Amino acid sequence: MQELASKYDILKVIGHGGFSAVFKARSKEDPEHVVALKQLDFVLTSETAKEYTDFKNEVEILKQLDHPNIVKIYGEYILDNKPSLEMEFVDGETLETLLQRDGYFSIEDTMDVIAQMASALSYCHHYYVSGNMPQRKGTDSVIINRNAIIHNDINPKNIIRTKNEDGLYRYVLIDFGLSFVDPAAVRHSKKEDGMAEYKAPEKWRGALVDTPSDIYSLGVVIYELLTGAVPFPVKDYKQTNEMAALEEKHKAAPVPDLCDARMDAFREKTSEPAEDCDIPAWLALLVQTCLEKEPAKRFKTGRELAQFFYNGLDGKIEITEKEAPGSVIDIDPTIAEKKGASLEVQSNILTEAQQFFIEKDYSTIGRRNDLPGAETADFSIRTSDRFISKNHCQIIRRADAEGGYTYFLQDKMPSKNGTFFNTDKNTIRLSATTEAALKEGDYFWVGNTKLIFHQS
Ligand SMILES: Nc1ncnc2c1ncn2[C@@H]1O[C@H](COP(=O)(O)OP(=O)(O)OP(=O)(O)O)[C@@H](O)[C@H]1O
Repeated sequence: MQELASKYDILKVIGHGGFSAVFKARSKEDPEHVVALKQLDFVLTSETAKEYTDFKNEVEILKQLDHPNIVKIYGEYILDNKPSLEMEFVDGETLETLLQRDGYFSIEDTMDVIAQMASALSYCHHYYVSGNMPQRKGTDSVIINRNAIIHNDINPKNIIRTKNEDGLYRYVLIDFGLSFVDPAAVRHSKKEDGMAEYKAPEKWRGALVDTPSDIYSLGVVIYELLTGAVPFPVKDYKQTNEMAALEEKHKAAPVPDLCDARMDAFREKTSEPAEDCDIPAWLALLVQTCLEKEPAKRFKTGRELAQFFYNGLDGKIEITEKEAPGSVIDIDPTIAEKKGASLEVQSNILTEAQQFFIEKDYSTIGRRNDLPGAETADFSIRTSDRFISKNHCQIIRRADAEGGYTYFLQDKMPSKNGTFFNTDKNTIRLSATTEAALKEGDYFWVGNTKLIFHQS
């Protein structure tokens, strides 16, 4: 037991919440040693209380962690009869502050956060904890499970952005959900409610918390970075009906469309119409996978998340086909009577199977947009594939000498993501001026969607 004032000079009060105060402090022994000091608002009556010994054991483990994206824990003391953590002082702003200021993040900045947080979680989810450490059960706060370390409290308040000497941003995960900070007595308190929007379905269900619970919470943070709002927001934590609704949503409701939410945020911020959603399909799939209700369907650890992320960046994520290639759903009841050239859309998880008959000299092709007043292509494809523009390419029909027609494919203007003719997607794109003559069986890619041309 020591006096805080005998060990440190307080330079600044960084924050004072319901559970703790955080100070920027300088060690009296070593003035070079500037730290963040977190002092829990809990007066210890005994140094041998089980909660406190568990806390001490957990801090012992956290002290061993050494990763640039995880706050370095230096030690644990009892100062002024209160448990206190001495740690690296991270000079920067939390994601919460940045979101409040900027609304939402660019794709590049979001990817930077994902890469760094996936790395941090990969490290602690695969950290081998040896020895006889506390293994917890149920929904209780838990940082150690099956020899993995779980953060257990990922939210935008607990990620600080700082700048390295090289000018690059470093994101640092702080505030592991230590057992002592969340004893039964303070559950359902402000702290618990504050993280409810980030809380994984299995936590609501009272099931075992494990590494995928961190993945879910990080998924909520990524969703918020991309759209400026969590998928299931709460206005008033004190309203039990709101909390019950929130629980139901986390457990069962579909996640609101990420791209729609981003475009709403864009419109709100700029008062301009959002042209196209800029979230790559693989990134949308990454967020969707993080936010799966069943932990087994999520990335299991930070490492799996990182692997998917880098595969996505390298263009290696194939959007898998939902149905056998070539299956066509006829939605137009008159379709059987129609004749002439047509386009067949092959279904995949983003796009429905569809068929379109070419009945005009110029038929534009693009992504369907149901927003009022939105420009509609002649063939507006039902898809959530954001790599397809609303006005992507067109088919030109020209009368030939025999009284029939020949057909040509042309990219539009050029389109943002290109049209790829008789080739693998994302290989050789059509130039805007090329008119590619079409014959039966020719195919082309718009985004992740394959269209096949049929002469009759
Ligand atoms: N190592 C650190 N370096 C710099 N600032 C920190 C550090 N740890 C915490 N802070 C900042 O101190 C403030 C208070 O932190 P604390 O973790 O107590 O916040 P909280 O989440 O509101 O509290 P609680 O622990 O009750 O959840 C926050 O602004 C946080 O960003």
